[in-house]
Amino acid sequence: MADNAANLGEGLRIGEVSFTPIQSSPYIAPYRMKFIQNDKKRVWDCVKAHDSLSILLFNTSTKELVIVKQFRPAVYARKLFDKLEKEGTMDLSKLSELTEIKQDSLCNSREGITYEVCAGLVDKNKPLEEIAQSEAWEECGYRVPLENIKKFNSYLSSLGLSATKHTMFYAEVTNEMRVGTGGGLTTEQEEIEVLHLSLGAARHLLWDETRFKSCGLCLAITWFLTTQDMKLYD
Ligand SMILES: O=c1ccn([C@@H]2O[C@H](COP(=O)(O)OP(=O)(O)O[C@H]3O[C@H](CO)[C@@H](O)[C@H](O)[C@H]3O)[C@@H](O)[C@H]2O)c(=O)[nH]1
Ligand SMILES: [Mg+2]
Repeated sequence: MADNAANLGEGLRIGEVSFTPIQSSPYIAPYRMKFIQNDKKRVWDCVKAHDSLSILLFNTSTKELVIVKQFRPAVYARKLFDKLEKEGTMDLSKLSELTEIKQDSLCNSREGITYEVCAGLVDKNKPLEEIAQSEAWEECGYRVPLENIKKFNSYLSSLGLSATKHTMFYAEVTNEMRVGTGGGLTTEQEEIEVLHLSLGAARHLLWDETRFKSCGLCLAITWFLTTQDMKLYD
């Protein structure tokens, strides 16, 4: 891979971290479901969240998979919580009291960096293929014709928490279709790095525990290597 574990997060500065309870959010709504299961009363705490989709791009000009790397607050926060719990400076019930965390108690920003398939929320009333097409442009800089975009799987994720539906798309692209830099929407403060992975690097990334990756990325790479790779080289 072009990047290496040692320079992960270089140039990324995370500071002034604080936590507050959520009053209302355009992204999630926590709720409690009460029900009777086989005559027993049960209660389960859940989160209503948007469905999502991802689009795995394969550049046939360079024979590389195109994926994204970005800072994920929840990934960083879980590392920070682990650290504060170990230091005895926090217990989970007091999360909303963590209004300010000293800069020297913070984790290295690399602890929040993830590798993922180009992905987005389904928060617009548009065909999924069109949302996938927009994400490929905004995040990776590829103008992908709609007819290249093929659905290959879907699943429910975070089953114990939200059961949001994730739909997976695949598209073959060429160098000529890369007419932008990607990087995400500045209006949404996205800062996304585009990575072009050789198939060897993709195979290696699957089992590299020094990098945080989504399950969706592992599934998409595995799908590609077991179903598409052979077709392309036959
Ligand atoms: O609390 C939030 C949540 C979202 N955003 C904004 O909303 C954008 C959402 O970006 P989008 O690319 O549409 O979604 P992703 O964050 O990439 O999430 C996708 O990728 C994740 C990892 O695969 C999946 O978990 C998600 O379900 C899937 O939608 C973010 O960049 C932010 O700009 C915020 O500012 N605050
Ligand atoms: Mg995204």
